[in-house]
Amino acid sequence: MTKHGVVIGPEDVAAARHFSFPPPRTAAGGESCRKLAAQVDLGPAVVGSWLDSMKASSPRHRLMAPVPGAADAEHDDWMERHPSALDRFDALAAAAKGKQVAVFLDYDGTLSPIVEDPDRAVMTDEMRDAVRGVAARFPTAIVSGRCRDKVFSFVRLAELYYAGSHGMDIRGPTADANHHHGNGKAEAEAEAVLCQPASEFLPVMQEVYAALVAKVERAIPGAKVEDNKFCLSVHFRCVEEACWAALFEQVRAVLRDHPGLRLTQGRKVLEVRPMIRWDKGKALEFLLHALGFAADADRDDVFPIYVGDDRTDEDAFRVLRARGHGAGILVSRFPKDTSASFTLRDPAEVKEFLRKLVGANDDS
Ligand SMILES: O=P(O)(O)OC[C@H]1O[C@H](O[C@H]2O[C@H](CO)[C@@H](O)[C@H](O)[C@H]2O)[C@H](O)[C@@H](O)[C@@H]1O
Repeated sequence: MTKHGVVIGPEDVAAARHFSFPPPRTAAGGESCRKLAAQVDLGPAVVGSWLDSMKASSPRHRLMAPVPGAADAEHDDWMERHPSALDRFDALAAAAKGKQVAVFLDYDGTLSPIVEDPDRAVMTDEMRDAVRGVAARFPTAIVSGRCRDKVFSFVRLAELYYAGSHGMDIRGPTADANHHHGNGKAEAEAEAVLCQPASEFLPVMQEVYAALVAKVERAIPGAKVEDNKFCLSVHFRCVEEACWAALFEQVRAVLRDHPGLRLTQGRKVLEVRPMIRWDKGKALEFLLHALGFAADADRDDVFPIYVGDDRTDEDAFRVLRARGHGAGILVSRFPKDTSASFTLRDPAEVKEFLRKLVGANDDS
């Protein structure tokens, strides 16, 4: 059994739901949100800082520069510190030469563009081909906040490793499991699960999911609660900004009864997670270990490449930075604080990068 707040290492190893989306927006949304907000009493400073952060998440447009040209200068400076992985591809390939490359890919915003309806964030066939090509040459994993089954239903490549629920549900390639039938298949499936450090939280996550659907999804127009098994996503991309404070406060009100859970934030989404020391960085270390590339910082014959677009991917970028080898690649066209070394602008550039990786391997 795992315990709250305990570091869980590899030695502790032990369905997506579908919704109608988006719910109709009502003209009375703002008024009902104010009433909801009045029912919970949070300090204005707490709400204010979360709201600022919610507003800053997932900018669609470059913010207006206070001084003409300042935004360009800021962007140029950022690009100098985090150059394009395409522009620097040759240097990157030279650094990886002779080493075992392993590839880790986030899903939303990395392999598929951000869209309003999370159930429609499909991956193109071209991107699937690019990922398939990479996986045929290097150990490859998808590391996602999504529940593992859901992300698998989008990617549909059995030869990959999948780390769903922000790394709290890790499974190895299932190509062999698919050849089993009956009980043998169930056993093979069970064997393929490598790590579920938050399994004891499953009942509480289901309870909180039901509460969030009742108090947030049904109460706030446009809100959507997604069951990601070991974590829950409360989407506010389709919620009017006037209702964001009410949404946040309702989420906090639900969490007040569950001190073992914590709240984090992604792109126009609040995420409820078990309070354990496990994140995409730990998942990356676990996978490196499972692949036989011990997560030993001295080991420099392995070259992990991690590509992601979200705050949650920063934990993995930090692991790579601390190891001092490999490459963290942030997908963003806007300057952001990041521990990644390189950048790519969008999923189209990610696809180009993956294809180049395949080409470079075949040429060498
Ligand atoms: O770790 P990831 O694979 O990037 O998953 C993080 C969250 O991604 C999804 O939400 C985001 O993408 C949606 C579809 O483009 C978008 O509508 C939403 O606003 C984004 O936050 C997913 O739905 C979440 O469950 C994941 O946690």
